[in-house]
Amino acid sequence: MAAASFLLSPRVTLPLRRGSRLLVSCSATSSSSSSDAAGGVGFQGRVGFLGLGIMGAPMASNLMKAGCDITVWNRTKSKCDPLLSLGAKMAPYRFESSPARVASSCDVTFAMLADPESAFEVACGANGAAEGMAAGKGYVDVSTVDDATSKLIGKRITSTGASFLEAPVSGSKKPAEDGLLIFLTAGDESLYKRVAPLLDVMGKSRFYLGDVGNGAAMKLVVNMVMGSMMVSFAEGLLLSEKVGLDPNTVVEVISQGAINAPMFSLKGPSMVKAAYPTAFPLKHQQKDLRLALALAESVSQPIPTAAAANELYKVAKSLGLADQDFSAVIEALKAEMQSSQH
Ligand SMILES: NC(=O)C1=CN([C@@H]2O[C@H](COP(=O)(O)OP(=O)(O)OC[C@H]3O[C@@H](n4cnc5c(N)ncnc54)[C@H](OP(=O)(O)O)[C@@H]3O)[C@@H](O)[C@H]2O)C=CC1
Ligand SMILES: O=CCCC(=O)O
Repeated sequence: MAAASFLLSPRVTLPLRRGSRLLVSCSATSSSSSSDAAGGVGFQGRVGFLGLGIMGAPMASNLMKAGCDITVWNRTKSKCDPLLSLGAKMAPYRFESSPARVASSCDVTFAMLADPESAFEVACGANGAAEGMAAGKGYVDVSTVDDATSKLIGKRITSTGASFLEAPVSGSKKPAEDGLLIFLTAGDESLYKRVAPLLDVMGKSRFYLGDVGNGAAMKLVVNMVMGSMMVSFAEGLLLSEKVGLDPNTVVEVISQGAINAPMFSLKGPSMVKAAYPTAFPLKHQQKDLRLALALAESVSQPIPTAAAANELYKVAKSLGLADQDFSAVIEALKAEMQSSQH
């Protein structure tokens, strides 16, 4: 893993305000931005979108609203309906749709799938996107997967002559709806530049991190920190209650100090009420911790806090909380508290 290269040469755009971006740091790559390109959002061609879950649906919808020509596919067909009513297409009209058919009818295809298994299946399986790829086309995988899976997908896609970019995102349901995601890209740099106008519709900033695998690794590091932070926060809320403090006041105190994080202010009040409306499913947070642990193992790096947090998310899954928001991990702590009292 070429850690030094991505530490030294991030290519980052930060928002001045929506639709206006400042290039703060350039690598040796071109500094052209979306506004240089002609037409609409600055991308000409047909865009495919595979995977219309919590994240994929608003991302594709923002591309539609920006005037892009979008063709969608989702395993559960009914999830295409809201996009179709906005004017998206299913490809091709006479046949059963598939990732391969979307890819063959589009210039660039995005994929936002649940996990490494589904990302691989949709890209490389039977009727997968790779079957519809060819020279001149691009595949952008925005799912959160491990670096090995991303490299396998990249290898299969590029074997067709097409280009590959991994581009997992930081930011959850609301940033996806608001077009404020952070893209962690790596892979083919020309494809990165080509799709930059599309990334700018869906996001507020983008990092180009070099070789395939670096984007996946960056995403796993960030989500490893986030998963542990959430467990620590949950412990604090429960401990405060146990010693007679108001956990709402804990949320307020934290929000004013150095450990303030939007996540705490956003999720804290509902956690106190034991409500976990799903933005980031708990099963995906546990998947990311599992993948981060494997990443750490591959370089013999101890991550004991993340390992302990992972155990708690596993308990939460076994309690039936997999599809709740990941903040529901607090329920696993409550369950452990109860069982230790008996
Ligand atoms: N939610 C969040 O806050 C964030 C999520 N992520 C990451 O983005 C990715 C998507 O997350 P999110 O949208 O929340 O997840 P969802 O669970 O809402 O959506 C998952 C998508 O993957 C599809 N899928 C799952 N298994 C298969 C399969 N075997 N074959 C084909 N398609 C499959 C689902 O199809 P179907 O509808 O048929 O089930 C659905 O379109 C994950 O990797 C997640 O870790 C990244 C940043 C934030
Ligand atoms: O992968 C999910 C990330 C959620 C977030 O960044 O808020």
